[in-house]
Amino acid sequence: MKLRYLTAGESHGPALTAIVEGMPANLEISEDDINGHLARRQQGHGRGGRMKIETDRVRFLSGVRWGKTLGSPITLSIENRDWANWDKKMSPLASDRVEGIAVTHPRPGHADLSGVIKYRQDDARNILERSSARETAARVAVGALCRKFLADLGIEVFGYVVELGGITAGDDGQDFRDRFSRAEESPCRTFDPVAEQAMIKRIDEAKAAGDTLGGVVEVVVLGAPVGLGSYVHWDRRLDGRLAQAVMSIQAFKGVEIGLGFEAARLPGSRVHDEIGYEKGGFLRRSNRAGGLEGGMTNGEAIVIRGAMKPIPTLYQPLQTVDLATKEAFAATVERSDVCAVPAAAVVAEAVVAIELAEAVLEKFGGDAMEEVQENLAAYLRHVHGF
Ligand SMILES: Cc1cc2nc3c(=O)[nH]c(=O)nc-3n(C[C@H](O)[C@H](O)[C@H](O)COP(=O)(O)O)c2cc1C
Ligand SMILES: C=C(O[C@@H]1CC(C(=O)O)=C[C@@H](OP(=O)(O)O)[C@H]1O)C(=O)O
Repeated sequence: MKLRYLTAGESHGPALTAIVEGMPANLEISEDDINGHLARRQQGHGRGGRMKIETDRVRFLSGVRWGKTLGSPITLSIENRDWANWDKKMSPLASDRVEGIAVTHPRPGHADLSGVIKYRQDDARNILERSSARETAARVAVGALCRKFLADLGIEVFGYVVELGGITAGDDGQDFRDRFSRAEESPCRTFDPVAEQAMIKRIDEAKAAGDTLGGVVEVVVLGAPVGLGSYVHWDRRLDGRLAQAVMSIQAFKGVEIGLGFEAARLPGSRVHDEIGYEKGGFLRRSNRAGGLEGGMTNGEAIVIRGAMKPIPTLYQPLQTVDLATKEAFAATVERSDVCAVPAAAVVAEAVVAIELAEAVLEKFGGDAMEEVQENLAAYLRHVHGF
């Protein structure tokens, strides 16, 4: 069974759409299961004016009946409320064309310049509408569906902010669930209240200076069984697939699993996780590998981090060049976030959940949830007796 999905939609078009194919029948799901995560993605200190306009809500257009999936493609739709202000400017009709609104001063750090050259456009709006991270609302909707699928199999996924604008959350020694429940209450989606205050201040300072900030998010998966993914071929390695998923989030420039780059600086004796056997099961004395060895889950918590660069649109714009005249100009200022790292933690959860759901279906796939659950239970009996 292959789980696959597509998203479509421009930032100021009428709606975002996602089609998910390969989700088994009989998964209990409601629009509210998804709306909660859409709301989480809209939050966070440092978000711009757009989030005051939108109240993201999903509609199922196919694949769900009376609270359960049918096994057929699931279509998820999220309306763009802002479209009401853009209907002519984003109209598909040639006769609606509005003159004098082209975006011609490409923003350093965004897709604008490479996009206009590649797609032969003279208006960077034709690039920025789709390159916008508005698209992440659709991925969070798909991710919420996958999270529900995983939760029904005893697998949990959550994320939080570990660094923002150079301020690091202190290692509190708390367990992951504890961190998560604190982060859920935090405007910076971090578990460390001291760091949170400093982060808020730094975002406010950046805003006042017309500048922007990035940061680092961490996603944790609990309950994943040993043996998802495989070492037998490069594109089946789950570490690589998770890294690609996280790196594909707009503005993400680095991914680490477990110790990540730190592992390169330490001797093997301080990197690898010793193996033990207790109460009829294998276990690890530490989890520096972040739950992945040989491209497979090893039964420990999966821990993956992603680094987000600062938002490209600056209210004190950087220098650029006009697309037509080639004269020097300040870059276009689109209404923009100052910092979206807390929102990006929710997006990172979603893309990890999607990848995990895919790996689970590859190993335990069935046409109905009951079949997947039976396959997983049989495998877990094998694991526990090994
Ligand atoms: C949740 C989220 C919100 C974002 N908001 C903005 C924004 O308001 N303004 C902006 O210029 N970039 C924003 N970005 C980043 C750009 O979409 C991204 O930098 C751009 O698409 C170029 O891709 P790249 O940075 O991966 O090269 C946001 C990214 C995320 C994940
Ligand atoms: C709309 C969202 O984020 C947007 C991401 C984004 C970008 O360039 O990535 C630019 C801004 O869009 P707008 O031009 O409408 O203000 C953000 O608000 C969202 O997260 O839902």
